[in-house]
Order: sequence, then C-alpha cells, then structure tokens
Amino acid sequence: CSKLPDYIHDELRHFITKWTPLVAAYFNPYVQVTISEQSDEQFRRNELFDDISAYLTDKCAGGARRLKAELGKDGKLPEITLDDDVHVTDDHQGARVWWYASNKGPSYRSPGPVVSLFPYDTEPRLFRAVFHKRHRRVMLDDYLPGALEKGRGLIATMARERRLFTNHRPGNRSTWCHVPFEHPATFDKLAMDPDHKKEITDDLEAFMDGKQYYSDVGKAWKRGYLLHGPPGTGKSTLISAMANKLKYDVYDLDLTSVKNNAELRKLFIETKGKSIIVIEDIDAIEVDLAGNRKVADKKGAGGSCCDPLDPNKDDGSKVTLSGLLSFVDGLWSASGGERVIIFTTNRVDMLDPALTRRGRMDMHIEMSYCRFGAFKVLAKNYLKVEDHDLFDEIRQLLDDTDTSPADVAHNLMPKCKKRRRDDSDRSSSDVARMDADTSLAGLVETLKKARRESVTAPAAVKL
Ligand SMILES: Nc1ncnc2c1ncn2[C@@H]1O[C@H](COP(=O)(O)OP(=O)(O)OP(=O)(O)O)[C@@H](O)[C@H]1O
Ligand SMILES: [Mg+2]
Repeated sequence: CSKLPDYIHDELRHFITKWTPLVAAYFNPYVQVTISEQSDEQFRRNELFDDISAYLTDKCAGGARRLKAELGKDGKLPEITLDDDVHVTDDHQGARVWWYASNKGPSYRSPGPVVSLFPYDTEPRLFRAVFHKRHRRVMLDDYLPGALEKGRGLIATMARERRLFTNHRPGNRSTWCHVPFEHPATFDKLAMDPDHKKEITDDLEAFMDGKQYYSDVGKAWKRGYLLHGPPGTGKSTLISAMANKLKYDVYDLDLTSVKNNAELRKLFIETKGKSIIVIEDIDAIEVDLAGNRKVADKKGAGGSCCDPLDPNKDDGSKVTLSGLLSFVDGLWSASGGERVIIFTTNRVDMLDPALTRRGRMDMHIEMSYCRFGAFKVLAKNYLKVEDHDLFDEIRQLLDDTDTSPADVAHNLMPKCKKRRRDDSDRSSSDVARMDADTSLAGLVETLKKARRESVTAPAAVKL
C-alpha cells in the first residue's frame, strides 16, 4: 500500500490499507498453520515443533525434493530431515496438506489467513501446514493432533542420538550447532576417590528421581555443580560421565562469543530440557564478569545491574555476572525443565564470591591429584591390572607427589602400543603382563623424578 499513487487521499489510503489484506484473506481458499521452533509464551523451546519434525521425517520425507542428511550415531546410516524451504505433501481422509520447513521469520508470509499455534518473535525455524479451508475441521481436529501425537510417540520410542552443542555466531546471530555426543566416559572408568565418586552418583540419582520432590518443595528441577581442580584431574571427563549417566545432551556454552545478556537469554531459551549446560574455565572469563560484579554488589547478587551511573552497567554490549546468575538460580533458571548447570575452573580461589557463595551451586566437587584409589581405577582401565608388586611403591610415591590422573594415564598408555608391535608372536596374556610391568616401572621412574623435582623446586624459587 505504500506504493499507492500520491493523489490518493489519506482516508482512501487508510481504507485500502486496512481492508485489502482482509478481502484477500476472505477470498483465499487456503489456511495455514505455523508451528514455530520457539514458543514465546513460555520462553522455551516449543516441543510441538520437535513432535511435528519427527512426524514429518518419518512420514513425509519420501516426498520431499531436498532432504538434509546428517550422519547417524554409527557414522553410517544417515539421519534424514527436511531441508529448509522445501515442502512435502501429506493426505488425510481425502484432504491434502502441504508442509513447508522454513528458517525464515515474520517477513515470510504467503497469502491466506494464518492460524498460528505458536507465534514467534525473532527468526525461528518453523513448519507451516497449508490446506484448503473446506478441510479446516478435519485438519485442525483430527489430522494435526494425530500427527503431533504420532511424532511424540516416535521421539519417545526412538533411541535418540544424544548431542553435544556449542554456540557460534554465523553473521550477527548467536546460535547452537551440534555434533553427536559420543564420549565414552563412565563413572566406572573415572579415576577418583571411591567415596567421593559415590557421593556424586548418589546426588545425580536423587536428582533424576526428584521430579516429585522438586515440585513438592517448589524448587526448579535443576542442579548446579562447580567442578574445580588442577588441569588434567578429570573435570571434563566427569562432565561426560555425568551426561552418559543421565542420558542428557550437553550444551557447551562459550561465553566469550556471546555478545550480551539478551543473546545469553536467547541461547538459554533455545536449550532443551534433559540437558547439561556447561561453562568451562569460568575463571578465564572472569575479567568481564568481575568488572560487572561491582554492580551486582550494589544491587545484590543476581539483581538488576542497570545502574545508569555505573560505567559497568548492563548497556546491552556484554554479558554480566548478574545476567549469568539469573540463569543459574534466578527467575530464568526454571525455564526449560529438568537440567544441570556445570561450571568448571582451575582456580576456585580466584572466582567471584557471588559464584561460589553457599547455595549458589548445589555441589562443589573438587577434582584432585591422583592418589592410590584413583590410580587403581586407571591401572584397571589401561592395563587390566588389579594388583601388582609395584603397587605399594606407587601408593607411597603418589602420596608424596601431586600428579594429575592425566599424567598417570599418559604413563600407562604409550608403552603398551609399542610393545604390542614388537611382540606379536607372544600370547596375549604374556604381552599384557609385560605391558603392565613396563608401564608401571616407567610410572615409578616418572613419579620418582617428580618427587625429586618437587623437593628441589622451593629452593630454586628462593634463589
Ligand atoms: N579422574 C580421571 N579419570 C580418568 N581419566 C582421567 C581423569 N583425569 C584425567 N583423565 C585423563 O586425562 C585426560 C584429560 O582430562 P580432562 O580433560 O578431563 O581434565 P580437566 O580437569 O578437564 O583438565 P583442564 O582443567 O585442563 O580442562 C582425559 O582425556 C582422561 O583420559
Ligand atoms: Mg577440561
């Protein structure tokens, strides 16, 4: 209507602008239903989008002209989904529906009245069903509910591949991309003090079974863990073991590529339930967060940081500590349902007190240097050895030195491969025993060297 000639006076222009779309809609015989990826009502991902996606993948993919294939879990069978901007048709009781998959937002309109089940606010992906209006009743009352239910059933029964997400910024927009999550870590293989390990697994089990408890006490069904310890002590490995135990997806959030709190909120909203959100090395991004801490101090942790007088105010150009904390245990933390939030750090003492204060994260887990209990797990994993003549000496050396499980594991690994190449004609149990002897002897030497160095190191510092 902006293209109407200038000589048309305002009243007529207003009339045309108001009535043209309505008249066009009246005569358009087609109805559209859109199902957006994002529900703006609940500020969470729209689960119906996933249901319909599963339904269409199963039912309609054969009719699509362009399909998107991603490698399935075993790396062989492709997982087929509709590519963006293609359509497929589906028939139900003599009525035909055209399904469109689109990544375009509000500007993407085709003529006809729109029944929007889940309206959108910012460029979500969406599915759009278009059908003749004489089939309106059968489509809305029968076909669509049936398709959604079938999709939900498919999701429930499908052994869904779990995913590892990370955020990135193609263009000027922050979004998640993913790869299959295939880390083999389990609690059985994790080298740590057995009592400590049991404490963590008990906590996770209580969380998994805690739906009713969380609802009864009026708490959001989420759990926060702060993992701290020196490099190579197994923090990332523990996260993978947790994800495998809970059967959750993992969202590895890189805060350095998040522009501001609004973008952070959008990323959180886009995460699904039954997921672990991880922010690794939180101490490394402390510079930005600490700057904004001054504001959080004034307002109270987790409070607003929009102080117009403060140079560190949330001016929409950065992620602030209070912005982050509002997802950890503020109002936003309840969005999206069952989830775990994990921070990791090498330097817990350097963290902002707002992050470490009591009650902020539900559990602080210290991953420590390798002592004998943890070593026994590694010896079993790598060498299949549960006892050995060198164990007593190794116990003493591990008590005397601060060696990370990663370093111990490194000592148990490479020599095995070397020996196997040299000794292909020996029996496998002989080779395994010799591997163990060599690796453990090598470990003893490494630990002795580390002990010597740790004794001389302080003197060197004084000089
Ligand atoms: N507790 C452990 N149990 C089993 N394996 C471990 C453990 N700690 C370290 N490892 C081994 O060492 C490697 C490095 O460990 P990991 O990446 O989990 O350490 P990290 O604590 O996350 O280190 P960083 O602080 O540098 O991120 C792992 O791939 C794993 O093989
Ligand atoms: Mg790590």
